[in-house]
Amino acid sequence: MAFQHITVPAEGERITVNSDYSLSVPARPIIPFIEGDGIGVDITPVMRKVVDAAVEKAYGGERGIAWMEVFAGEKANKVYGENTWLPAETMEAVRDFVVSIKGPLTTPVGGGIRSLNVALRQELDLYVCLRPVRYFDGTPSPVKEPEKTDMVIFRENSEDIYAGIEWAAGTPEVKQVVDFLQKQMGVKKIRFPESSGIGIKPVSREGTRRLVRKAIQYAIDNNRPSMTLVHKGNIMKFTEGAFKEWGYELARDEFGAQPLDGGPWHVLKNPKTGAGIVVKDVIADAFLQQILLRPDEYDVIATLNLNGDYISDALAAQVGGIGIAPGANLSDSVAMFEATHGTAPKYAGQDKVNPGSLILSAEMMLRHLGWVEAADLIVKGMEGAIAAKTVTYDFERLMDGATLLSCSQFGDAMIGKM
Ligand SMILES: NC(=O)C1=CN([C@@H]2O[C@H](COP(=O)(O)OP(=O)(O)OC[C@H]3O[C@@H](n4cnc5c(N)ncnc54)[C@H](OP(=O)(O)O)[C@@H]3O)[C@@H](O)[C@H]2O)C=CC1
Ligand SMILES: O=C(O)CCC(=O)C(=O)O
Ligand SMILES: [Mg+2]
Repeated sequence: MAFQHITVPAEGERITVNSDYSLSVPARPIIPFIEGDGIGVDITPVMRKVVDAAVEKAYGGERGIAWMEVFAGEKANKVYGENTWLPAETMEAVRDFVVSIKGPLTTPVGGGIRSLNVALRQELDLYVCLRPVRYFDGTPSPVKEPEKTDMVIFRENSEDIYAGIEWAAGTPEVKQVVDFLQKQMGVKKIRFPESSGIGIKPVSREGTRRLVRKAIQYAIDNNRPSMTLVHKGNIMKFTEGAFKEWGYELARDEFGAQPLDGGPWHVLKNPKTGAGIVVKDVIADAFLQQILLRPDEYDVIATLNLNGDYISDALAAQVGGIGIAPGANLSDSVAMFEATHGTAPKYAGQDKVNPGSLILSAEMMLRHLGWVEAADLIVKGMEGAIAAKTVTYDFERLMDGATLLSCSQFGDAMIGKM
């Protein structure tokens, strides 16, 4: 494969996908990485160093990652020339090499380019945004019992208001849309039709079913007691409300769920353990107060794209903040790992921020490859560094008697605790 600016490491090999979607992982898999904008320059090298150390310690040179830099965002503009934000060969590489990891990418508010993060997810059809939220002992938290927060978010990653179907106020296009809605669809409720922007929220049965299927399967595989559909279906009946109905329908159709006490909640039997898994739903605003008051009642969460975005940061805050909030974007075959947080531009290039989110995203990636020993070492390193109170600014400012470390020093502290 001839790339213009991507150098394929000679010593590495490609990961391949088998017909049952399992992976064949060579001893030196080539992993594409996007450095990321803003703090990407700080956290990405630290992530690579910690991962390399964990792999070396676990497998003593028998395995190793062949990192391959691919470009997106501001760095792509530097490498490929102005106004190249997501080069075609970057898309090709992350698709063909199957498993990749990325730093955060900037999206301007209002005008300017649309989100490159969303574009990557949509174009690769990475329809699951998987964001586990767990507590590490000793992490400063604003809640009294942070250890009770242990949830895994399945955020729909390909539809909803995130599809980017919108028209700006005052344009001929929005006038056409408003005219269509008023004249052909009989819509009378646009309060200020002359000065409205309009956005469209597609939510499908197919998209809902494939997400909820993954969430229930995760609950089965990980012996979790419940799966909750979080929605705003009382207001947005045919999108969020339909998501709830289609979610229950999928649980019945494919997992044999039965209504519990006449419904709407259901229960299904975990085929691996025989235990019951409750399938329930909650309206999103109520959910946001209950996760603070009774977090232990929630476990696996399936929700639409925008709700999932808000819930990710809110839940991350309960267990210490988005400095240690990892994630993965998944299709049935391709996987791209990334932190929950963004580019935190005010800290860019200062070697200051917490690299924990990206490192824990890499921990998920190692587990995805089946390299559990190396993944376990990363968790051990994180637990050890936090327990020793050797932490970055975000934790240090909330911890008594902590030692303030830079981003790179925190990576070294983790390696020291493996
Ligand atoms: N997937 C992606 O690539 C994402 C990209 N973005 C993009 O990032 C840009 C900035 O977004 P913004 O809304 O400011 O959100 P950010 O997540 O970038 O930052 C918000 C705040 O979170 C804290 N924070 C973020 N990362 C870390 C870290 N690694 N360690 C410690 N604290 C951290 C900081 O808090 P404090 O000020 O308290 O220190 C920071 O000011 C936007 O262009 C946005 O579109 C946003 C989210 C995801
Ligand atoms: O794409 C962006 O800039 C923001 C995305 C985001 O906030 C998220 O995925 O959590
Ligand atoms: Mg977000």
